[in-house]
Amino acid sequence: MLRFHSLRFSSSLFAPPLPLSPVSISITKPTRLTPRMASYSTSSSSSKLLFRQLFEKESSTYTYLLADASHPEKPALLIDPVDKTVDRDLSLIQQLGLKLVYAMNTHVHADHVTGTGLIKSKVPVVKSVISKASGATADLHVEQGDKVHFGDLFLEIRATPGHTAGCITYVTGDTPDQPQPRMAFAGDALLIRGCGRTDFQGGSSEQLYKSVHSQIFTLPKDTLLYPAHDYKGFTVSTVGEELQYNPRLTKDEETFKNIMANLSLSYSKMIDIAVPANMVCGIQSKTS
Ligand SMILES: N[C@@H](CCC(=O)N[C@@H](CSS)C(=O)NCC(=O)O)C(=O)O
Ligand SMILES: [Fe+2]
Repeated sequence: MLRFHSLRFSSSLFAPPLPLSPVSISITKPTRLTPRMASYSTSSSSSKLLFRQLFEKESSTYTYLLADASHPEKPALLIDPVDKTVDRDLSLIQQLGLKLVYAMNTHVHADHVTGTGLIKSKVPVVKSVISKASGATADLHVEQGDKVHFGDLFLEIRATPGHTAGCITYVTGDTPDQPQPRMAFAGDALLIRGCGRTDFQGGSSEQLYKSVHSQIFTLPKDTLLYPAHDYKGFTVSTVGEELQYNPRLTKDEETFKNIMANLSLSYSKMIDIAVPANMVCGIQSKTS
């Protein structure tokens, strides 16, 4: 049985090599799947996902905490942390006895500053993760098909550009020993009964339509959909629900493009501060 209990980086993208850690975390490229697949039947059958959905009310942002609670070291990751709620999130992680290993972003946010930089200042072992296509600085860059492992669990990367050019969706593993039903963290690509705007940051309604239909709507219908924002009080949806009820993405492509061209949303208040900060994964100075 093959088990991975050290950081492994299978691409030169991840230079320079990081120091070995006793925690079972890694990122693998699609071409490196075979050894891990050999261990599916036995390595992870006792893995247990710990999951929390957290909210930042000023920007209506969801942050997600995931951990392998069955692993002795309880490796954990945060998706889309916000600078304003870093202390709350780190305190929760400490109370739950987790070891935070990754602070990941779905994209370069325009409406708030990511908490990634502050987290790294406070917990230096944490590695920031964002897509290569985002053009942002981070410890690790991922792309379509990569897998981010934490303990015996993993998230698969699906490229879902359109809201921004570098948007990605993180999807829980597709093997029987991974959490079922699957969970998709879609950032702003797909919101509950909506989707991310496409009028700035290299947005493209044509690209977003293709991304959602090819990368998200092809997931099993019971896949749980967790967005980066909600402005109406929703917390979670499913692929099946959005396939049936999403008022934008159930339309044909021309109608969708027309809807997106006429949203008339106000310019994001924070964009001039948030985008430059998020291009370097947030505030990097040591604060404590
Ligand atoms: N009023 C807020 C921004 C609201 C907004 O534009 N949200 C974005 C996601 S954050 S980049 C969006 O894509 N919304 C789509 C929609 O249909 O609401 C601010 O000033 O920042
Ligand atoms: Fe966004």
